[in-house]
Amino acid sequence: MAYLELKNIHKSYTLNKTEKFPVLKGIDLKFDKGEFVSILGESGGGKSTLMNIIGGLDHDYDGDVILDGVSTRDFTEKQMDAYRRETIGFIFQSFNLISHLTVLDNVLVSLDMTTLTRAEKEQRAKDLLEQVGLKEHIKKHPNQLSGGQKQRVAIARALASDPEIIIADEPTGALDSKNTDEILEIMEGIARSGKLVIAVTHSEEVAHFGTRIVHMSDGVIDHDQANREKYPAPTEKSKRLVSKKLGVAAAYKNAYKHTMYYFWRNFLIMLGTGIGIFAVLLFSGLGNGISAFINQQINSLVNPSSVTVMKNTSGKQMSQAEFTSSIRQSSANPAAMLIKPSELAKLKTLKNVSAVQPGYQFSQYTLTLTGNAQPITGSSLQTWTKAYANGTVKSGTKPGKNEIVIDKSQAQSFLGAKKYKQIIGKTVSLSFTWIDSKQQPVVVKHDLKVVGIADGGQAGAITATNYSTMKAILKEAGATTDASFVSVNAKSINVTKTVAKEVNDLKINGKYAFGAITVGDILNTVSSYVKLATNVLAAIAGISLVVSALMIIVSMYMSVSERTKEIGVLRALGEGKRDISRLFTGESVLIGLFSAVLALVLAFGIGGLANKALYGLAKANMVIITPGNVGFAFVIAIVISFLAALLPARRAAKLDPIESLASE
Ligand SMILES: Nc1ncnc2c1ncn2[C@@H]1O[C@H](COP(=O)(O)OP(=O)(O)OP(=O)(O)O)[C@@H](O)[C@H]1O
Repeated sequence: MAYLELKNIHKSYTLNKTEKFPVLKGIDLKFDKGEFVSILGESGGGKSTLMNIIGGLDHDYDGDVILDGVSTRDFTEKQMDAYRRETIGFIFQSFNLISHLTVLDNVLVSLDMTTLTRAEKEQRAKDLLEQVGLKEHIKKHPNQLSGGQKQRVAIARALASDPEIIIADEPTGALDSKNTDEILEIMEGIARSGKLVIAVTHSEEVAHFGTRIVHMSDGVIDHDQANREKYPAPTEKSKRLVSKKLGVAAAYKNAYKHTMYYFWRNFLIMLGTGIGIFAVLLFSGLGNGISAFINQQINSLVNPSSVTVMKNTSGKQMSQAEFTSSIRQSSANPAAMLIKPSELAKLKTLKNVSAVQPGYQFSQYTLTLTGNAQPITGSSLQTWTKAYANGTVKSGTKPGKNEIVIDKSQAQSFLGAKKYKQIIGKTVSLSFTWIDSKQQPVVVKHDLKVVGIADGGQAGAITATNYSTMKAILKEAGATTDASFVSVNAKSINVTKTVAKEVNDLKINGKYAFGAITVGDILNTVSSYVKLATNVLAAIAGISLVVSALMIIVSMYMSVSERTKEIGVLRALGEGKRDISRLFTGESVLIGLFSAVLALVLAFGIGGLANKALYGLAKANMVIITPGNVGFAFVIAIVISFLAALLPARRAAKLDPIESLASE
């Protein structure tokens, strides 16, 4: 039984979709191990077509190729990959080395598809390169070699996976006579070692070097003659290498090598993508920074364990948002917001409450400094409660009987930016309009001594008297003395939320009587606005990521075109479609990862500089990049780069190996 048998092979190319152009018209050939067969024939006679069929690159033919008694006719695509990987070694006229890989790595590409260990692969590659006389050149790239040297690398690569058949398509076509002789001798050595060598040639001289000459004409074999005895096939089965599919790690490693070889070209894409991710990171970091700053500001003004209680004017259970909006609308009807002493008493019965302090709040008032013609108006006059954090009063003391604390901004309006502290000890006249028990308007007016200056900053001016003073003033003016809000203190910060819930759930005469506002609620509202604003900015910055994705798509498509030949070579060596696809997705994901690193370096660098520059203004870091942001940068980079590579990678995987090899 012959080792390799071609049975009645017919092959036609289809032109213009309908017209058939027959090239092989019934080829029957038998080959044995130890033969060095030269195939001769006129140009265009179908020699390369036949070699592609034997080599497993072309499966679209009639007839059968039988290997060691096994028909390959019904092999699946994966079986054909394995056939090329295990059985066939290719040598091409134009060498087809992979230019971005070193000589050693070119040979290792084939060995990556074997079960050898890393060290064994390297050793085998070095041994093969030594056999073909290239020991000194293993670190060079193909463009640093002569033609003869290139063909030796190609031979070492073809032998690497220890295939039984070596197919050479005009292996000496591009070489001078000296190199031709040397390469032919190497090939003869391969046949002598018991392998089957089939070489296409135009040269009679080359043809006579082999053990047998087959001549093709007009799609059939018209001559088949032995030159000399074939070499004996090895009697005992030599230990063969075990081949396997290219692993994911090996595919990504190859992608890494290509990325690094063309690093500076890829760097531009990395920079573009990196800047996009950086912009998103910066805005997110800014959002974090501003939220943290506002948190800190509000917490320094408001006691976190205090709950502000106001009247629930609807009597129904309300969500926090509904309640907040009902308060906003309450200025139209202040009487509805008043809390009677009997209602106040109910709040005192709640379980986790340590203190209940009624308070007043007026939305319009005027302050006049004695001897100063210009009065000022304010929008929030309150009574002092435990809700104010310690340290709210920046200069002076908290308000006592007939005393008032005013805001720094107001003091500055009266006395100017420099001398504003001199307001302490001076008397101001406070006046506003309130209602009496019959809901008729009443003008309330009283002189008070300024004892402290508070600083509400961005959160709004703080102006406050104490509760009993305000109650007395109201009484004196004939206005109602019912509280307009109540400050309830939780027994500890941990139960603040529970207290708020108890307040919200409290029913008087079957109606929900109160609504609670905690610092947490205020912070949530403010933070949600800040988050919204920064997320919108981050999303706008995110648009640039779409541009980055397009950039990656374009560059990957270009890369596929540039590497078409390499794709053909890899397929000939036995790589499958998926391995080819990974070459491109792997490279793109690497670009993405580098971009994320670049973005983080930029974000921490520029964010750090911005923090330094702005620290003087706010005494807080304005850009805070969290571990979550860092994770986000990597995830988004990987997702974008992977998705962007899908189409180009698909196209690369679908390329026809024969056409790819034929590409220039
Ligand atoms: N993909 C293709 N589509 C259509 N025709 C093709 C295709 N590939 C090859 N042919 C034609 O098939 C014929 C045989 O081509 P092939 O390359 O096998 O010849 P060859 O004997 O190797 O030629 P040469 O010695 O010049 O390399 C040629 O006429 C060629 O034009």
